Amino acid sequence: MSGHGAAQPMTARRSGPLRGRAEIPGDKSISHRALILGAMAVGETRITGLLEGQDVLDTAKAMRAFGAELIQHGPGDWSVHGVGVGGFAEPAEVIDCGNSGTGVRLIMGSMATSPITATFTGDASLRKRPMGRVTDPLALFGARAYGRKGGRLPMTLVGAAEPVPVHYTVPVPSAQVKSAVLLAGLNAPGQTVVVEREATRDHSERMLRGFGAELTVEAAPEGQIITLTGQPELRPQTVAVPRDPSSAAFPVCAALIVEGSEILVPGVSRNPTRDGLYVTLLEMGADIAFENEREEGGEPVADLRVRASELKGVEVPPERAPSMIDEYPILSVVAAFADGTTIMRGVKELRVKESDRIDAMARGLEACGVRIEEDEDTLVVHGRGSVPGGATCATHLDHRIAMSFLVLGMAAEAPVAVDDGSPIETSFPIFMGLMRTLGADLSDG
Ligand SMILES: O=C(O)C1=C[C@@H](OP(=O)(O)O)[C@@H](O)[C@H](O)C1
Ligand SMILES: C=C(OP(=O)(O)O)C(=O)O
Repeated sequence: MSGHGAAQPMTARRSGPLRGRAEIPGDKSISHRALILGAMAVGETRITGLLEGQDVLDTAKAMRAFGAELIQHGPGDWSVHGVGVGGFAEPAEVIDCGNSGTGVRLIMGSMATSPITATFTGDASLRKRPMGRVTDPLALFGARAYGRKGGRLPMTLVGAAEPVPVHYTVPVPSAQVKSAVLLAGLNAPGQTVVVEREATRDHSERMLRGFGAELTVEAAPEGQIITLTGQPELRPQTVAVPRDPSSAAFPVCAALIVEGSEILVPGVSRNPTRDGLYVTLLEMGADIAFENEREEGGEPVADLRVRASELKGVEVPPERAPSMIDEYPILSVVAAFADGTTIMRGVKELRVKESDRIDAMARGLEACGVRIEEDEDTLVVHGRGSVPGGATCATHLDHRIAMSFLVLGMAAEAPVAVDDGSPIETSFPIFMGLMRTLGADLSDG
């Protein structure tokens, strides 16, 4: 769990050129899914490259509470002995998902169609986030949720004893909602159909097929139609988790704005449902070469060679948001160092992440001397090629806000501090060490 210990202030100072190789840990989204599907398969799933960030460790603990056996053989190397679809045991303890929206929402989906009851909670950030977006569709399967006002954690979910399959159109672009419905559909007889108006990350679909579920995706005028046949016997798999493009974004963006930098970031996913940041950076004039394109762990990947670049402001279209939803905080930092205005539209989902990310970035950027404008669904950053810095930014238990402002400090004129860097542990535990080996001037305190 994060957010329960003492706050850890951290400071970034203007850094020399960043140089070297940045080996990024495993993808967080894929790591959660590998543990959950491993727990729902019959037999041993072997996972390599698992992200051992706190979010994923909390999901591992939850899978044990539901009866799966998990063994860690070495760093990132895990076995999950699953109990089969419908085989979850009733947990004897409250499931604490820490800081992780993905963890809690996917786990709720995975248990909602079993005749068991579980109570979920999380840290102060997760307890503010809306759960109705998953418990509404889970109710259609026959599950019942009892939570705090506004559908907040702590919340008890009573799984459906006689689940029925569901036809559901996801009302907000959300891979978590889509995935929760698909995972619930696993233990409902017949076909569960999810309609997605805007495509979101497709790791669940890829992995469900990999584990042997029957799943089809069809393009239709109303969006994509995903059809899952319920009650399969999932076959255990060997999952090689690819590196996380959302974590890679931090060294990549740091190298773009710290003068004289050149780094190599191997094996970054080029999955089109995750690569919106990279498309945007190229439009801004970023010098990024995609070398050695290949497939790893079922995902298209490339080695990224990134050199410091003169960047210009751009308009990021709303339809790109799902493919870069977690990357807007770091993009807004890069935009502050670009020449001209960057307009990010269609970003209101950022308001319900670990923090209200539009507000957190807007306040911190202003404190660092950057002019911004915002409304409910838009963030505008007026870039002037350089940033004064010299502020302490509040991170609100949000790892991406913490890392974004530390990257800003590496290129700003005066040092930039964050009030609490401890949430970085949730998704990118080696961030500080890795950035230092590249040449970043980062200190604790
Ligand atoms: O499915 C996932 O693994 C995720 C989906 C996204 O959330 P939403 O589904 O809320 O957009 C993203 O922000 C999160 O970091 C991971
Ligand atoms: C939004 C994020 O994660 P989650 O929703 O899983 O807490 C994120 O990692 O940026």
